[in-house]
Amino acid sequence: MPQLLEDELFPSTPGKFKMERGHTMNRQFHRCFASTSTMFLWALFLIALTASYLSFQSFVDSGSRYFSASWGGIQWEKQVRNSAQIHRSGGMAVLVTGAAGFVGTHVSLALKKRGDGVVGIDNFNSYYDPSLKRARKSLLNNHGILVVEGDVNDGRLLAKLFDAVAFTHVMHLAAQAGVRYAMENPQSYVQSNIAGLVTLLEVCKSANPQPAIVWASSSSVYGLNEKVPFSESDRTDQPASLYAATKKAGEEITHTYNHIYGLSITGLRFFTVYGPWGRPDMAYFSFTRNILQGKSITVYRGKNQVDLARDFTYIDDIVKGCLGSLDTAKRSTGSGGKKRGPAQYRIFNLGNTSPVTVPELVNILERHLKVKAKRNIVDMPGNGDVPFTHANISYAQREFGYKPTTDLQTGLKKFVRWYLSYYGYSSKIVN
Ligand SMILES: O=C(O)[C@H]1O[C@H](OP(=O)(O)OP(=O)(O)OC[C@H]2O[C@@H](n3ccc(=O)[nH]c3=O)[C@H](O)[C@@H]2O)[C@H](O)[C@@H](O)[C@@H]1O
Repeated sequence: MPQLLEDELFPSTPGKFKMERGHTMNRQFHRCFASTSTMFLWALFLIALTASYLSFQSFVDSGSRYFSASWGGIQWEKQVRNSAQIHRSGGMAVLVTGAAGFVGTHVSLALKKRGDGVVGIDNFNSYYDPSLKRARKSLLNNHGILVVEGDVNDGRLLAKLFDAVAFTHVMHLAAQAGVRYAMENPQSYVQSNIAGLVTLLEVCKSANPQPAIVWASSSSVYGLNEKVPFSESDRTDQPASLYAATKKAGEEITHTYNHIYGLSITGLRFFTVYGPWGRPDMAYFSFTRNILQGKSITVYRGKNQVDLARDFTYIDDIVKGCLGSLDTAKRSTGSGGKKRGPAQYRIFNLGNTSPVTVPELVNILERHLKVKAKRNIVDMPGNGDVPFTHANISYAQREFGYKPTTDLQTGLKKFVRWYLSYYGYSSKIVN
C-alpha cells in the first residue's frame, strides 16, 4: 500500500531512474528527493512572490507618478485640447506663457473672448505675491482657459503640449521682470529670459507645424539711448541693467532661430505697462499700496534734479498691440526643425507716445485716492534705471493700426478702482 502511495506520488516515468534497490534505501531516497523538491517548489514560490511584489511596486510607483504629476495623462490632454478649441472661423490656437502674469492674463482673456483657443502655462514663482497669480488663474479658469503649472525651462512639458495641440501661435510672456531686482537675483534673469526662451524656441522649431511666435521684449533695451522718441532702428547696445541685457539677448536669440529654422518672430518692446490686475513690484502699484497704508514712498530723481519720466502704457492698449501682432504674424516657414524659406522677423514698440514724470504719476494717484503721499525724494541710485522712455509707435501703427487711447489719468483711475475692490477698500474713495 505505502509503495502504491509512493508510486502514486512519485510515479516512474520512462527514462527516469528506476527504484530497484532495497526498500529502506528506497524510502531514504524518496524522503531526500521529496524534501529537495519541496525546497525547490518553495524557492520557486518565493521567487515568483518576490517578482510579483517588485512588479506590483513598480506599477504602483509609476502609477502614482502618473497620477500625482501636475501634468500628463489622458484627462489632462483632454483638458488641454478643450482649452485650445477654436470657436471662430480663421481663429488661432495660442499657447500663452506667463498666462497668470499681468499681461498674460489680459491677453489670454481677450483671445478667448473673441473665440480663439488658449492654453496657458505659468510657474507661479514668488517674485511677487503668488496669491495674486492664483486669483488671475481663477479668473482665467472661469473663462474656460486652462493654465498648466509648469516652467518654460521644462522642454518635456512644452513638447507634450505641442503633442496634444498643433498651436498656430505662441504668445511668450513668461519672464523674470523688474529692472532693479536684477542686482539682487541676477541668475533668475538668465534662467527665465535666456535659458527658458531657448528651451521654448527649441520646442517650437521642432514642432510640426511650427507656430508663429510673438514675445515680450522691453523698452529697457534702449538703455542709455538719448535720441527721442525711441524708434525700433535706434541703437540698443547700451543696456543699463542686466534685465535689459537679457531682453536684448532675447532679440538676438530669436533672430537666430528665425534665420536658421524659419520661425516667424515678432518682438514687442513694452513701455511700462500698468492697469488692473497689475504687478505689485511696479511703482504705480507699490505707491498706491503705501499711500493707502500711510507709509512714505521713495521717488527717484535723475541727474541735475531732473524728474524721471516714463511712457506709461495702459494694459488695454498693450492687449490691442499683442492681438494686432498675432493677427499679422505670418506663418513660420520651417517644419520639424528644417527651414524651408525666409520667415518674418519684426520688432515693434508698444508705448503710449506721451511720457509722464514720476512726480506727476504720484499727483494723479493722490487725486484718485484722496490721500496725500508722504514723498521721500532721493537721487536715482545706479541700479539699472534709465532717466526716461518715450516710444515712437509709427511702425506698429502702419502694420496693424496700433493706436493707444488711454491717458495716464484715465488708466490710473481704472487701476485704483480695481485695487480698492480687490483689496477690499471702500470704493467711495475714487472720484
Ligand atoms: O517698460 C519697460 O521696459 C519696463 O517697465 C517697467 O520698468 P520701469 O519703467 O522701471 O517701471 P517701474 O518699476 O514701475 O518704475 C517706474 C518709474 O518709477 C521710478 N520709481 C520706482 C520705484 C520707486 O520706489 N520709486 C521710483 O521713483 C523708477 O525709477 C521709474 O522711473 C517694468 O518693471 C519692466 O518689467 C519693463 O520691462
